[in-house]
Parts: sequence; C-alpha cells; structure tokens
Amino acid sequence: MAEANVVLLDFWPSSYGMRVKIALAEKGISYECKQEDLEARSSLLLEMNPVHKMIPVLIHNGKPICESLNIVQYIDETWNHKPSSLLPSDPYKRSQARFWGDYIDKNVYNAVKRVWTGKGKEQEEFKKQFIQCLKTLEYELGDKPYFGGEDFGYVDVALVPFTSWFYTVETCGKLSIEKECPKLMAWAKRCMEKESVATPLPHPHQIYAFAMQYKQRHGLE
Ligand SMILES: N[C@@H](CCC(=O)N[C@@H](CS)C(=O)NCC(=O)O)C(=O)O
Repeated sequence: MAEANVVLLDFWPSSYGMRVKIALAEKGISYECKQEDLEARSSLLLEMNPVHKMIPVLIHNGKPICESLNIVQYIDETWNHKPSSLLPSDPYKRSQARFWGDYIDKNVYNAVKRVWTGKGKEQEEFKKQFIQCLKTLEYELGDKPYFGGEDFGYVDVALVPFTSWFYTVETCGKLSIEKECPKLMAWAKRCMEKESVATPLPHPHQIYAFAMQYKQRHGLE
C-alpha cells in the first residue's frame, strides 16, 4: 500500500528505529526512510522531536509521533484495517503486552550496551545481569511460539530488534546466548523467518562493525 505521507527519521543501527520498520512492514505500509546523523541532527529532527531530539520519529501527514513503542501503537491503531493487530484487543492482555514492552525498554538496551562496552570484573557482572534479564523474558515466553501466543505481536516487535546486537554481545562478552537461553534463541530464529523482521534488521556483522567503530571513537577498547 503506498503511503506517500509517511516518513521515518531513523539511524540504521538503532533497535528503536527497527521496531518502527517492523511494525510498518507488518502493516504493509510503504514510507520514506531518512537517515539521521546523531552527531549533527537535521533541523527536521529538531523540529519534529524538540523534547528528546532522538530518533525514531514517524511523520504522518506532516505530524510527528515520537518514542518507538508509542509509534508502534500508533501504527497499530492507524492501520487497524489490516488483518493482524499487533496489540491484543482484550484489555487485560493489552495491559500485559504493554507491561513487557515497558520491561524491555527499562532493561534490555542498557543490559546489551553494558556487556559490549564493558571490561574486566565489571563486564562479568554486566553479563550476569544481561543473562538474568533474558531469562526473565524467556520465562515469560514459556512454550508459546510468540510472546502474545500463536501470532507475532507487540512484545515481539519490542524485543526482536535487540537480537541483531546479540552477535556483538557474544563476541565482546565471550558468552553464548544460545547456551543460556535456548528457547529465547529459538523464538528469535522464528521471528527472523518473517520477512517483516528479516528485511529491516541489519546483518549482525554490520552491527558489530558499527560497535567496534563506536568503541574506537569513544576510547572504550
Ligand atoms: N525511548 C526512545 C529511545 C530512542 C533512542 O534512544 N534513540 C537514540 C538512538 S538509538 C538516539 O536518538 N540518541 C540520540 C542521543 O541520545 O543523542 C524510544 O523508544 O524511541
């Protein structure tokens, strides 16, 4: 479906931006993707997200929507004629999906970044926290194919982008996520079989190369 009035302000390695791209792909919405330089933000980004000055921003009919999970919900509600809804219709189940989205927001990004940027004893501690966080998510997943049950949905969209960083985490942290959380990794592979996930997610080696450059620039080696 052509939606010429949909623009995404993005930064390709960002897991938050990937969430939006997956949600748009799930709904079959075409859009223009503009890459931002976060060290020299465009005037459009500053105008569209004056509060946080962060990507992603979805611009729909000239109006900005900020914060990735807020954007995913907006996409779900705006293109609700699509057969698959990302959030469940039942209010209790919706509350649970939002709870896990919030858990992911509060824990996963930091857990991932601390391992790949960490060093020595501190990194060992961060590795434990990272695995603990993944085990909590794996427990919630249980034996279901996706977090919401039979269908790919909101919590999957919230979490799956971070898996593109797992190779970087494993290489820098010298750990095997597969060994620690086999069910979660099986879920990640299941998600990757979907075109709406596989296409927007960068190759893990591209993320690794970006992470190495980042560490070099910030004296973290
Ligand atoms: N809570 C925000 C987080 C977005 C975020 O952290 N964006 C990063 C890129 S991954 C950013 O724009 N950083 C710019 C900066 O912090 O200066 C969301 O969910 O959209």
